[in-house]
Amino acid sequence: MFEYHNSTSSSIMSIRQMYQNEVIILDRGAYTTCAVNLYGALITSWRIQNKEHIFLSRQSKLYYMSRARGGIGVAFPKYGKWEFGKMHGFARDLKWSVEMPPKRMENGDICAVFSLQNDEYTKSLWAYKFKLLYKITLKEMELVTHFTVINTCQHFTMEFEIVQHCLFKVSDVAKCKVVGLKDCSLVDRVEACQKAYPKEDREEVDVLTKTDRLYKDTPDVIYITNGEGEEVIKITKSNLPDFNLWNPWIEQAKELRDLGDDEYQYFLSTDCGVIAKQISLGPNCSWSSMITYEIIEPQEEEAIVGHFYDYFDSYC
Ligand SMILES: O=P(O)(O)OC[C@H]1O[C@H](O)[C@H](O)[C@@H](O)[C@@H]1O
Repeated sequence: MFEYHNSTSSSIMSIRQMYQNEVIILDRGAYTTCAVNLYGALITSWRIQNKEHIFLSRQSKLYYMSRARGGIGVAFPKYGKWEFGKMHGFARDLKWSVEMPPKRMENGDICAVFSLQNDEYTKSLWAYKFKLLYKITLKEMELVTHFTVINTCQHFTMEFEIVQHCLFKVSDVAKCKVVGLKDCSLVDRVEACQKAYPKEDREEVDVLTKTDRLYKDTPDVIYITNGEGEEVIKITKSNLPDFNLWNPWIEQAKELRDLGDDEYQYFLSTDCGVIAKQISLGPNCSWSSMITYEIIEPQEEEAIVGHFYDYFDSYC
């Protein structure tokens, strides 16, 4: 699992050294950073000026084959229950390679590329030959991710699903609203056992109970408002039509061993991907997608004006 080496001072590599070897840090300066754990290429942290935007449960274990509760992760080649393997596929269980270590671009952004290829283990679950490239770019207020899937089989078409699931850190999930899903058809996995509804009729979708909803053919821009006076998260995606919204709420949180009982309040899980209809990729062909997460801070001027009216009202 890990490479141990002998040294004069210590016969084994310390946990700290091991951890450092598995985590790649993109550091843009000004305390704007992104940490990627090579196990699952899981983004465990995204900080802008030292403010964390990604939820990671305090119960998470970040080692080989141990799935973390939180972060921004990859589900491939299957999302959800899988007859051939574990839920959400194998990509989040395996150690990814560093294709390009973090590099500063001319505009100051930091970019790194990770990859995953078929091996004996993946072939035991899924027969195809593939290469998955995952490019992560850290900007001043944005995190941009690109997937490229290459079918390296000479003769066979492969079918797959791919999803980026992201657990945003929020101060209170009950105050969050998701905007942009109105009129999208959906499957509600909580109510009435996967009941399909014709369409979402709300402009603003809230999360006030256990939520597990798959929205199909969603627009490329979706907003999450993170409570009054707090930042807005803007998600811009391309080639990823489906959007899943999940929060386990009180009862399911108690059942999840890798989540503290009270932690459900502090995240909102948004998954962007191709779920409803599988991607069919011919031999030697490639497919790609992109997601940009942008944090929009509340406008300073609005805050000042808001305070002014509070002050004004109290005197009228
Ligand atoms: O527990 P996990 O395998 O990480 O899955 C966590 C959740 O992922 C998605 O959001 C699914 O829609 C949920 O049904 C599932 O419970």
